[in-house]
Amino acid sequence: MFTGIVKDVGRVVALRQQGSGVRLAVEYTSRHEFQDLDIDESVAVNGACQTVVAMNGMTFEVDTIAETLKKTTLGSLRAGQSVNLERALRPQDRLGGHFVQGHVDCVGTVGEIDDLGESRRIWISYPEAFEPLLVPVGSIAIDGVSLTVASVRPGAFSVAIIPYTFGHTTISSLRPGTAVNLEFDILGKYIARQHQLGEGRGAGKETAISDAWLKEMGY
Ligand SMILES: Cc1cc2nc3c(=O)[nH]c(=O)nc-3n(C[C@H](O)[C@H](O)[C@H](O)CO)c2cc1C
Ligand SMILES: Nc1c(NC[C@H](O)[C@H](O)[C@H](O)CO)[nH]c(=O)[nH]c1=O
Repeated sequence: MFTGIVKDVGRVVALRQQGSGVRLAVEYTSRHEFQDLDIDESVAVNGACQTVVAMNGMTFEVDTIAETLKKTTLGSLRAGQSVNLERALRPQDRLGGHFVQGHVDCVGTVGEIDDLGESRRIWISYPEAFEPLLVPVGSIAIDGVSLTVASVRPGAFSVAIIPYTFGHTTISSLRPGTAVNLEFDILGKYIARQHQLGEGRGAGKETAISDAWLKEMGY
C-alpha cells in the first residue's frame, strides 16, 4: 500500500528480457529515503507495485511480469528514463495522499497541457469504461502521483499541478500523447462493486455501473 506521495525520482539503468517478463534495474537518488531498502520490499515504480529481488549499491532490481507489462507503461521504459518511486506505507506514516494500492488499472494518454501561470492543468484521456470511478475533487494516481481530479468529461479528466509536484515528480516530463499509468481510487471500486451486488442485475434493474468497466476489472 502506498499514498501517492512520491519520495524520489529514480532512473532506469538497465532492462533485460527474461522469459515473458523484464528484469528492470532502477537507480534511486535519495539515500535518506532508500538507504535501508532491502530485497522482498515493495516499491511503486511509476505507480506499479514491484517487489525488489536484487540490490547493488543505489540500484535495485525488480522482475516485471507479462501481466504488468500488458496493463502498465513499464514495458515502454528505456534506459536513462526517470521514474517516480515510493516505498510502501508504514502504519505510522502520515497519509499525505490517498490509499494507492500500486495496482495500475489502465493506461491513459496526456492531452492538452494548459499553463495557468503558477500551476498547470493537464487533461488525460482514459478508457470510458472507468468513468464511474472518477469524481470531481476525488483522488487518482497518475504514474504513482496522488492528484486531485479537477474536472471530468466522458473519456477525459483534468488535474491541476502545483509547482512542488511539477518539480519533484516526472509530471514535468509529460507531453501531449505521453502514456501514463492510472490507478482509480479504491473507494470507488468498492462502491461500484456493492452497487453491482446490491442492485442485482438479475432483478432487471438498470445499474449505474458500466458493464464495460466491470468486464474490464474481471467481474
Ligand atoms: C505487493 C505487490 C507486489 C507486486 N510485485 C510485482 C512484481 O514484482 N512484478 C510485477 O510485475 N508485478 C508486481 N505486482 C503487480 C503489479 O503491480 C500489477 O501487475 C500492475 O500494477 C498492473 O495492475 C505486485 C503487486 C503488489 C500489490
Ligand atoms: N493532490 C495534488 C497534489 N498532491 C501532492 C503530490 O502528490 C506530491 O507533490 C507528489 O507526490 C510529490 O511528493 N499535487 C498536485 O500538483 N496537484 C494535486 O491535485
